[in-house]
Amino acid sequence: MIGLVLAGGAGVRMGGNKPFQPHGGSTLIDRVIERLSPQVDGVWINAGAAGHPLSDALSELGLPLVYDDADWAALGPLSGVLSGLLAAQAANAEALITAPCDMPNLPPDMVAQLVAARRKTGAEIVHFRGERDYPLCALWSVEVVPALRIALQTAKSQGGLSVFRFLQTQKTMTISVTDELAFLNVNYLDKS
Ligand SMILES: Nc1nc2c(ncn2[C@@H]2O[C@H](COP(=O)(O)OP(=O)(O)OP(=O)(O)O)[C@@H](O)[C@H]2O)c(=O)[nH]1
Repeated sequence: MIGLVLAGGAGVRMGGNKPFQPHGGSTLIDRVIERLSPQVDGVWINAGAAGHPLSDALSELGLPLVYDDADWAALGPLSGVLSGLLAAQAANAEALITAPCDMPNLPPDMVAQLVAARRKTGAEIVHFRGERDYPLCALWSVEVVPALRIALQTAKSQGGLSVFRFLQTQKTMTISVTDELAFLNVNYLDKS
């Protein structure tokens, strides 16, 4: 199974440099990669569309980069999910794990839980839910590619596609979160 770290957003609330914000003696994205790596066969990074301001810095991580096609770029996190799914499909994978670049404390058994839930229920999308929803800590079957393509195409005129809106149209299942802190995300600069 491949894990895709979603790092293709603008990161406006963090001044555009979200993945490389210092965190726990490291950076946010390094922490996410550290958490995800032992759980998957390989980690890929979604760097948004070619020419994203951070693409050079992201390429220095030494992991395969997945770029968004101009046709579905900058429509929100699902732009990156579609790019990852197409790359996974090209690699003959049946599914893809995603994690956002701003969740440095992901659970060590996140992927195991997602895979077990998919095996048990056959859901095309599995994600976590606790006090909040964590739709990007998820497993996506490549079967959702056609629907996601159409949804992104349709959302172009609206400037973006809401993850929640898309999930409402799909066969999803949620896993209950017991440790909410593991899904803490960092969106603002630490000014302390
Ligand atoms: N490829 C791609 N990824 C995105 C896009 N928007 C957000 N993401 C990624 O999706 C995840 C959640 O993003 P958000 O926190 O909603 O947005 P952000 O760009 O990181 O931050 P803000 O600009 O401050 O909202 C992050 O890992 C982002 O890198 C997009 O338009 N394209």
